Amino acid sequence: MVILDASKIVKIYGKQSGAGSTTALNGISLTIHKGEFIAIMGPSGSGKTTLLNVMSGIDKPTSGEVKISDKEISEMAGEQLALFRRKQLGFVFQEFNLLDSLTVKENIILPMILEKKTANEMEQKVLELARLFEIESILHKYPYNISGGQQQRTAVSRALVNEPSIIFADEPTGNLDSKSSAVIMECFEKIVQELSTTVLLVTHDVFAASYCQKVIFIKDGLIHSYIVKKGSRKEFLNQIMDNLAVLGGRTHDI
Ligand SMILES: Nc1ncnc2c1ncn2[C@@H]1O[C@H](COP(=O)(O)OP(=O)(O)OP(=O)(O)O)[C@@H](O)[C@H]1O
Repeated sequence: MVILDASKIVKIYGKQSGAGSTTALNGISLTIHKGEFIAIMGPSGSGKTTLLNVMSGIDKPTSGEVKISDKEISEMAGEQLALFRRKQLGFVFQEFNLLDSLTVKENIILPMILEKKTANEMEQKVLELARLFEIESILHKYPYNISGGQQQRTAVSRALVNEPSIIFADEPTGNLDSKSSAVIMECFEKIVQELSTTVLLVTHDVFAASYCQKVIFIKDGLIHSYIVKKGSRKEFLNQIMDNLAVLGGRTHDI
């Protein structure tokens, strides 16, 4: 089942042409199916974050269209887009983006309050996710009293509460040490395998990308190539390194 269909996406920042304009995406087409676990990699400035932002409705393409669950989001604006994003999409960011004045539990519950879920539904969902991600013992703590890895597991739980069609993650391991990065990537692996969630992440982190099933490499605003995991994670990691070396440009890990 197709979850996301992006067709001929062009994104030009600044004026449409000439000096002062930057073509960040040059006509990218991409189809994502339910349950896929995909990383987008590429040199600095190749258009990764722009692609994620356009596909998730954070930004509008200059031309081309993005459909999620058959709804054209590139045409949506205002309240309609906000509602669609809240119901259908989950977001995880490098900086965790938790509210410091709320406990872990309240942070996770927040999107469900906006959806007017019952107290019982909210309680059940929080406990289910807290168990899955092993954060039951910190539900009553505040974000500044827990580790970065625990904050990111809270953010992943929050992204999942409304059972989104797809989770977008921009550098989800960017602020984590290698041990916490492994735990977060195992969390994503778990939700793909156990809940059939679809996860798309942008990363410079070869180790994080090696957990995914597919890595798409972009360069100069176009898809350059992609690889699919066939053997072990370690073999896939080496394959990713080889592809990045071919891609050239400045990445943060090679
Ligand atoms: N708001 C903006 N206004 C103008 N140009 C922008 C804007 N955002 C990004 N760009 C340019 O668009 C191109 C693609 O940027 P983007 O951030 O998508 O790349 P990236 O692959 O995510 O880079 P990085 O790995 O360094 O985060 C770059 O040349 C960048 O300078």
